[in-house]
Amino acid sequence: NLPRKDSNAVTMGARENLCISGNDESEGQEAVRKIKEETVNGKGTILYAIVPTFLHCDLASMKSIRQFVQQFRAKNCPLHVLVNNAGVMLVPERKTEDGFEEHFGLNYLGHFLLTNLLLETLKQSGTRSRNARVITVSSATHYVGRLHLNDLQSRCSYSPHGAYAQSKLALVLFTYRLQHLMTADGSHVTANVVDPGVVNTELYKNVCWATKVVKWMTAWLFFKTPEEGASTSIYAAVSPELEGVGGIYLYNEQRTKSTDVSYDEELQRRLWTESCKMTRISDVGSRDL
Ligand SMILES: NC(=O)c1ccc[n+]([C@@H]2O[C@H](COP(=O)([O-])OP(=O)(O)OC[C@H]3O[C@@H](n4cnc5c(N)ncnc54)[C@H](O)[C@@H]3O)[C@@H](O)[C@H]2O)c1
Repeated sequence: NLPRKDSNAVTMGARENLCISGNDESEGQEAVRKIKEETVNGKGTILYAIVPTFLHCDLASMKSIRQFVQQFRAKNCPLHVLVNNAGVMLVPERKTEDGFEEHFGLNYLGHFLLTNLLLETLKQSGTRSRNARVITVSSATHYVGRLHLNDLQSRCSYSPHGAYAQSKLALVLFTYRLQHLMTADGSHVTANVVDPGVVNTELYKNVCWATKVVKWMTAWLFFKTPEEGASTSIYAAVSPELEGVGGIYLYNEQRTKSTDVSYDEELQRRLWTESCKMTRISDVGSRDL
């Protein structure tokens, strides 16, 4: 539910900027067009003071992530909510531009680097009464995930399911570590992780044909629509109940327990340190080693 603004408020400058980013320019511009359409009525009156823009960012490329952050920072906008949503599932064994296994590199390391590069902006934007929020989209698949700290790139043995599950478990560990660091730092930034449920989207384009047939026949019954799938992320991003609340896993807008191993603080710390090395950033958490 977007806050409805009257047109005076809009002309007075009470606008919220919404930056949509992704590696698919046409998909992003289409999202911008739809949001503009929904925020303006038939007479051209602005109903919601949202200004959407699209900025290119390929999460499978550290160079692209760095360029995106530079462009974003150049706008001099505050950043109150960052939603780490992008993902791929069950892709064949292949590497990102930087040589990382694609699930781990894109789903996890891409968001790890993006969040870290935006951390100063988030810290500057959050206040005691309005914390900046980092929302990261994981999956119930993380419950079957195993983190192979000695083989994060799945070089020893590759399975698309295993690689996807590992990337989603890494995102949960990352969120809890980030919250720990933000609390230790006294920053007004919270980090939460979300499971959207089973949603009828393009994510399933790499599943086998038999699964595609089953999905096609049962999606109307068992799958959420993309709008329903987005609801927990939106809840985490804007709900007043979650003001100042961080380090939780949410499913169906409810606080839920993630897998036991995700609460292992030593594992969270080791993954963070390893991720800093892989993305070549300084380890903000190294002080409490
Ligand atoms: N659909 C489900 O049932 C389900 C279940 C659990 C978790 N999830 C998670 O929800 C999130 C959204 O997935 P979805 O279901 O909407 O799938 P989707 O395929 O419709 O959306 C994935 C998005 O990621 C973007 N993306 C892919 N590669 C990218 C790259 N290199 N750089 C930048 N952006 C890139 C795509 O453009 C797309 O917008 C994912 O993280 C996924 O793992 C989905």
